[in-house]
This record gives sequence, C-alpha cells and structure tokens, in this order.
Amino acid sequence: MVREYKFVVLGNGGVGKSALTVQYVQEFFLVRYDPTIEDSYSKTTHIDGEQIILEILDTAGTEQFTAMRDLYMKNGHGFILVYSITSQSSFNDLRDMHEMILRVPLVLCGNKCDLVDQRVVTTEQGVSMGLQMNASFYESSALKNLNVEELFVDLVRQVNRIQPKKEMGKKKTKGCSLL
Ligand SMILES: Nc1nc2c(ncn2[C@@H]2O[C@H](COP(=O)(O)OP(=O)(O)OP(=O)(O)O)[C@@H](O)[C@H]2O)c(=O)[nH]1
Repeated sequence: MVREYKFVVLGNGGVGKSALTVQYVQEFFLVRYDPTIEDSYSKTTHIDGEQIILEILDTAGTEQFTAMRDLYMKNGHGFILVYSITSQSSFNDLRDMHEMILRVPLVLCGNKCDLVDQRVVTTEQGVSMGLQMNASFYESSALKNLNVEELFVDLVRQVNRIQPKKEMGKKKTKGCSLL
C-alpha cells in the first residue's frame, strides 16, 4: 500500500509558501506574486526507498481561519512554518501560528535566503525559534532551489519516526476510543 502524507504549509502572505511548494512539486520557480486562496498539491515520490504520496495544502497567508484550514489542522500529519528572512513580522507572527498547532512534526523554514542584502532575521534567531518549537530548522530559497526538497523529506522522516508504517495504515474496525 502506498502511504499518504498530508502536509500543511503556513506563514504570512508573501513569504514564499506557494513558491516552495511549486518548486518541490512542479520543479519551477514561481516568479509572479499571486496571493493564494488555498491550493492543494499532490506529489508521488520515493523517500528512503518507499513510494509515497504527499498531499500538500498551500494555505492563504492573509486569511488565517478557513473551514479547509480547520480540517487540515486536525488531519495534517506535518506542518511547515515559513517566514521570510527579509521580514521581521513574518518571523514574529509564526509564534501565534505555532500555538494553533501545538503538535509535532514541524519544520521551521526561513525562506528567501538568497536575498542576502535584505536579511533582517539572523540564522541564530531561526535556530533558536526552531529549538523552542521543537522543530527542524532550515533556511531555504525557492528561487535557487536550496533546501526545498530537504524540508519535505525531513517532515516525512519525522512522521515515519513518530508513526511507523504499519501503525499509520492501520484502521480501527471496531470498539470505542476515549478522547
Ligand atoms: N528572491 C526570492 N523570492 C522569492 C522566494 N520565494 C518566493 N519568492 C517571491 O516572493 C513572492 C511571494 O511568493 P509566494 O510563494 O506567492 O508567497 P506566499 O507565501 O505563497 O504568499 P500568499 O499566497 O499571499 O500566502 C513571489 O514574487 C515569489 O517569486 C525566494 O526564495 N527568493
């Protein structure tokens, strides 16, 4: 059976959520800024010798709470929290978003690391926030295709560690569960 992973990409508007997702799934750089409403992408790939399907929800940076997002918050297996290294507010705002999730697996991503001259968030600040969130941390560039695949692969591996394959595919057929 091919295992399916549902991932959610969160972060302020314009930080590069769509660009990262499109670079990973479709392998090109999205130059034009067209604010996302909510897009879902699917990619079949091999990670660590296994064929898997990734369902990636590219959320709207401007609209924080939608019915679709609520659903993904509950059902998402992993989250990528994206800020831009050129925007202090996009970094600060992730704290609130993180509070809405309060669950692992997580990857924290400082995108646009190619814009060296416009950097306002240091790598050390990113590392520190990653540790606080118990998240893996990467600085990425969707433009240069730097650390893009790594983000997604890291998240798949985190899910695999927490929920080994046989457990994730298993469906309960009877009985009750206490919530
Ligand atoms: N230089 C540079 N520009 C980038 C990078 N990633 C995205 N951009 C640009 O930043 C702008 C916004 O990127 P998007 O991917 O649309 O941002 P978003 O987070 O999806 O924005 P919303 O849809 O509003 O939530 C676009 O013009 C991209 O081309 C990057 O790594 N480097």
